[in-house]
Amino acid sequence: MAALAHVVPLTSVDGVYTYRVPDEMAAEAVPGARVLVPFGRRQITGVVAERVDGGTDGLKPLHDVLDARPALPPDLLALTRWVAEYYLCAWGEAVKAALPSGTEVESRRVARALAPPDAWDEKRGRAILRALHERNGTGLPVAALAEVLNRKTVPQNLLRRMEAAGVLEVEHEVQDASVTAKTARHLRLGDGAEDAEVRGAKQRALLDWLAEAGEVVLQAEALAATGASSSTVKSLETHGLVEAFDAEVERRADGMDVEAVPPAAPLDLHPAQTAALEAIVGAIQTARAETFLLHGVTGSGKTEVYLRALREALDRGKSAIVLVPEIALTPQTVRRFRAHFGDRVAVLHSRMSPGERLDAWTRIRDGVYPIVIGPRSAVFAPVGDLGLVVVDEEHEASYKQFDPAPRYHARDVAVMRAYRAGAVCVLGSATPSMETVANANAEKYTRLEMPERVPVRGPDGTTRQPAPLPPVRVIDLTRERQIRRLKGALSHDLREAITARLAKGEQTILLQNRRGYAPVLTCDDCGWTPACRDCAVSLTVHKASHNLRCHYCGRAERIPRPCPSCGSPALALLGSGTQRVEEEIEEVFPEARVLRMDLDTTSRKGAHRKILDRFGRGDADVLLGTQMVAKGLDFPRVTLVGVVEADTGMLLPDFRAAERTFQLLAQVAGRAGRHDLPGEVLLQTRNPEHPALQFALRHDFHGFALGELGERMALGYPPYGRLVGVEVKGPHEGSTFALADRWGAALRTEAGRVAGVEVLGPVPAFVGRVKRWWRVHLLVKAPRSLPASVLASLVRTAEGRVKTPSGHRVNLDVDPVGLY
Ligand SMILES: Nc1ncnc2c1ncn2[C@@H]1O[C@H](COP(=O)(O)OP(=O)(O)OP(=O)(O)O)[C@@H](O)[C@H]1O
Ligand SMILES: [Zn+2]
Repeated sequence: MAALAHVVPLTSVDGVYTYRVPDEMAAEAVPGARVLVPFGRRQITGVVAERVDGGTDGLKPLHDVLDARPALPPDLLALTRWVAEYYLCAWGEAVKAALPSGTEVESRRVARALAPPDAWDEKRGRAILRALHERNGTGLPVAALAEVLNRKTVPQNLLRRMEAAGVLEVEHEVQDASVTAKTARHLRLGDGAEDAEVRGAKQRALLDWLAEAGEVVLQAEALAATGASSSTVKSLETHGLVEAFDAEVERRADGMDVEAVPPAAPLDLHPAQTAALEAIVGAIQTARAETFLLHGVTGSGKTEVYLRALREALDRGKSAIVLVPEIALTPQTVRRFRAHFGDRVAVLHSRMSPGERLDAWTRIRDGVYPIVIGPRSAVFAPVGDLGLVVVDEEHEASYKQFDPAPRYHARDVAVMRAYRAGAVCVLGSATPSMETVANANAEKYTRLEMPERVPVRGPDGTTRQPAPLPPVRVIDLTRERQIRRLKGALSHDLREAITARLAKGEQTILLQNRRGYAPVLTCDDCGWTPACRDCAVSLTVHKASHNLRCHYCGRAERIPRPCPSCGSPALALLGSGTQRVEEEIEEVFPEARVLRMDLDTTSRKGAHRKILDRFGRGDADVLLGTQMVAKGLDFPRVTLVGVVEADTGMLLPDFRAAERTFQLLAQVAGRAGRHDLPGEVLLQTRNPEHPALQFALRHDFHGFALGELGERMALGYPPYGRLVGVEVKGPHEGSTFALADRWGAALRTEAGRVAGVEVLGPVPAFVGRVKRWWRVHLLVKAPRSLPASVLASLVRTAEGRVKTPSGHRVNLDVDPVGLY
């Protein structure tokens, strides 16, 4: 009998593999520790799942233990296993999601010369030896040798012969990403003369972006934001327009954006807050794993309740996790938590470098920060002795991960994590998801309601009364166009309302949930419209960067003129994106100071914060943007909210379209009149009768939910049904559909054995081609009463019967959210 370890490899290969534990590693190779193991011809990172005793016959030894203290505490290791089983992915994929990116150790084969170049009498071998000599000491990764020889593949045979002859050696070398991630390519504007040399739309986009950034930026970030490639950088570099250089990645001491925030004292709670807090505290005190739905209208003071509950948990020596949608990680939110808990709060966000993330993660694990606030992935933060998990804006779709697997829903993982830890979970929202409402209706979750806004000073200045929810007016755009001959995007009434705010020095938030200048460019004569070469969507006109862009893959192209199809000069722009609305506001209100907030103005680190800071200081009159402006903002001087087009998204073929529309409208409406100044909301729409809009207009969540839940029940959709999405992707239309058909057949065979399970599809995805991948969908639908595990094993069985041809991919998505 010897010591053995069951190891979860950190790959998409499912399963647990057993290795021998050498004596010198016995003390450290405990469950949760990262280890280096031989895996096929590679050496990869894994995590020890379990230690057992047994025979060592044919077992390979662990190569190394990478942690003196286990990377994953036992509770998280167990949680990842649940995630893998529920979300139908490999355990290793779930473990990877729980570890900070960059903790993975890769090994690669590196070659070193042992003899001079002329020791080999054939051309290719000599070239290899020469290249190795240039890099002596460090050696050269074998993969890079292909490039040396200008070939597609590495000549493995030649290498073996050279190794056998003793002129070179090839060794496995371990690379720790957490160490190597420290330097990276940076860019800044060069001082070459502009414009003349700039040809492509991508070059221009990159230059514009760098000009706006006005500082040194990570190349990767700049390329991701503009769709430019490293060859774009190279050609700009030759013209002296851009400088590229390697530099150390800025890494703050504690991985966080520390800013001194003056401490705040707790407020006197109003009665509804007190009642909610007492229920939550009661559960924390008795360490009762209870899940609460904190349903409070916008501005009802939910955050104040979270703060007090967190304090209770901390006072009992417990730690806590607060999940917020990425978009809500605004300086405002973070400051409120910092004001109460100072440097006991760790803030995680997606813009952290791998090094920063690793630092923060290590310190959280070491117990430095008892409170962690962050987006989706923070649900896996390695805090010990968990007492409370808060999920703010629990209805947000961004809690669901799309790619890569695990396609988990952070809210549901949060509920599960809290439950397993005996901790309290609070799901807060003004517009809870139908899933959560159904769970509250079924009394699985305890419902806490705060139906009124926080009291403010009344007109006499002394008595306090709840600030009313703002009155909402609907403007029928179809009528406006007919009767008032409306040309632009802003109706007469909306213009008047903005004028009134400008006169009073009050602020306006405008929502237009579509970025770019115009969504459609079309030829008036032949009807031609530009489409992406790689995706089945049309290209959006971007005026700021003078190009057409694909919002799916980022491809940028020059705006054609004349029409490439018929030569007519009559190219028209249809519809408005944020850029076009901005232009209209600037035309109509030349004196107004406008800030635009969308993906294009916030792609830089810190940009989002800067915009909101300026608006908060009163340096702007109008904040215009996509859904980013709809959520979580609390500015006392905002008295007008205008929705330019309430219809975007309303009519999408998705069973959640109405729910999403209602949520967006109710949330954005909730930004107006939150304090002493009364607010007003104007919704412009072409579908004034749509129920989502009608209920939002009356601030009637319960009315909306009642109708919506009725429909879901009738159709067997969530929350009354279970769904598993199967996305089949491939390089050719025919082969992709053929694979989807085989999946359909396998799923139907399995579904035939279980009552109530239905298989829908295959059908082309809503966007049938993205980045050259054809996409076909199937949907497995089952009644809620069927246990999730039964549905999971049904899909797994079908999966085992269909072979995925090379170059194709199949993604399983449990509880899918939205169209993709
Ligand atoms: N008890 C209280 N006394 C005075 N002011 C309060 C109290 N509770 C909250 N506030 C203030 O009222 C405003 C709204 O509260 P908060 O932002 O917590 O609401 P919310 O429910 O989280 O809002 P939303 O869901 O719209 O984002 C904030 O400015 C907050 O500081
Ligand atoms: Zn595209």
